[in-house]
Amino acid sequence: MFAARQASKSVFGAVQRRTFSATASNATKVAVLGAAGGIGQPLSLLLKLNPRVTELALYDIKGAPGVAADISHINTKSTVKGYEPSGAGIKECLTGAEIVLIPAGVPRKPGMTRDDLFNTNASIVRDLAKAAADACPEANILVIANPVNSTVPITAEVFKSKGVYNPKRLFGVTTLDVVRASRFISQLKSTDPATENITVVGGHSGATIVPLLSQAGYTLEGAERDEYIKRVQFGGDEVVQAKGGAGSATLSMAMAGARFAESLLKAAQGQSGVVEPTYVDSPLYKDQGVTYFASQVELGPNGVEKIHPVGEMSEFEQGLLEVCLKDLKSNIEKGEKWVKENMGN
Ligand SMILES: NC(=O)C1=CN([C@@H]2O[C@H](COP(=O)(O)OP(=O)(O)OC[C@H]3O[C@@H](n4cnc5c(N)ncnc54)[C@H](O)[C@@H]3O)[C@@H](O)[C@H]2O)C=CC1
Ligand SMILES: O=C([O-])CC(=O)C(=O)O
Repeated sequence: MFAARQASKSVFGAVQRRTFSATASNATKVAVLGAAGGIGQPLSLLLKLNPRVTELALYDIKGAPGVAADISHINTKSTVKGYEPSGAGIKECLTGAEIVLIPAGVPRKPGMTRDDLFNTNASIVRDLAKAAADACPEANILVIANPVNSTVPITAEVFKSKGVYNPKRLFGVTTLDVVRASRFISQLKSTDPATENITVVGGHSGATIVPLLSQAGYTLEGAERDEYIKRVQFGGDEVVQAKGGAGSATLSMAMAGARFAESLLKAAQGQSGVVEPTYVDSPLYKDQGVTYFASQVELGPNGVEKIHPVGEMSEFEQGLLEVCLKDLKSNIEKGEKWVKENMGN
């Protein structure tokens, strides 16, 4: 009863607009890599509260068994196990996983761009992608580690090198941009944030984040418009500065990651019409050399079901998109070039 009620209500409120009749009876293993970190811990907590998850596998280079022991006392049915590099390690953590979330990697400090994380996080994501390609090649891979614009192409190249790449199963998590865009417009318009769902397209850094307010029927002008766009594009910086060197968004990101995982699970368990914005291998701007792009994506049992076109845009939004595509292309090429030269063994 508890599970059925939770499943139809959704932890994330109005985001889930359709009713859902399936129960959480399917066995579903979800793995979190980087589970002891700022995002990893609250994300694991939210997944433990999700009745669709039956097995939670938590991996980190340090601290995951402690996080797992703590979370495992929560009185929901799923089992929880923590893994470290020694012992059973990452292979056992990943084997049988249907969803793998990757928040492993260093966060920004004030003054840094997401691209400044590239040198450290590229190799972390590459190595975790290799482990996933070996242990659970058919899992849905959800990349959170920044710079997402580049770490997703890196993951794709690793899967391709092992002959197991399925573009329908690889997602850059850009949900936080939509969460922010929706919250910030609700503050300006005094609306209920739970009823806002602003489409955000492009990628996940600065000018590559393109909110399409016009599609929600909103028109902002002048300074108000510029401030709104800047706040959505640089919402991450707002948190980085407020945390003063102690990291970047963790709690709101955990919510966004859990929302995306929940949407994938709902779609996998048979619900139709589940649409989330996400950064995927996309045909939309391939003719301009932009091979990955975030737009509204319908999810299904096989992962990506349908990539929706970007749709109508104002002239101003069209201008934002042009800047986005230029940056995105170079972020993608950087990731692909690096991983081809640094594939390792
Ligand atoms: N996609 C998005 O919207 C967002 C992405 N991020 C990104 O998420 C990443 C993580 O952020 P936080 O959790 O705040 O950082 P954190 O430093 O608090 O946690 C990262 C965790 O990853 C672990 N780790 C490092 N290397 C590992 C490896 N090889 N295998 C397994 N675990 C490993 C660390 O031990 C640590 O526990 C950062 O790159 C950050 O920029 C942050 C917010 C939003
Ligand atoms: O800003 C950062 O570095 C973390 C992030 O991606 C976000 O909060 O959107």
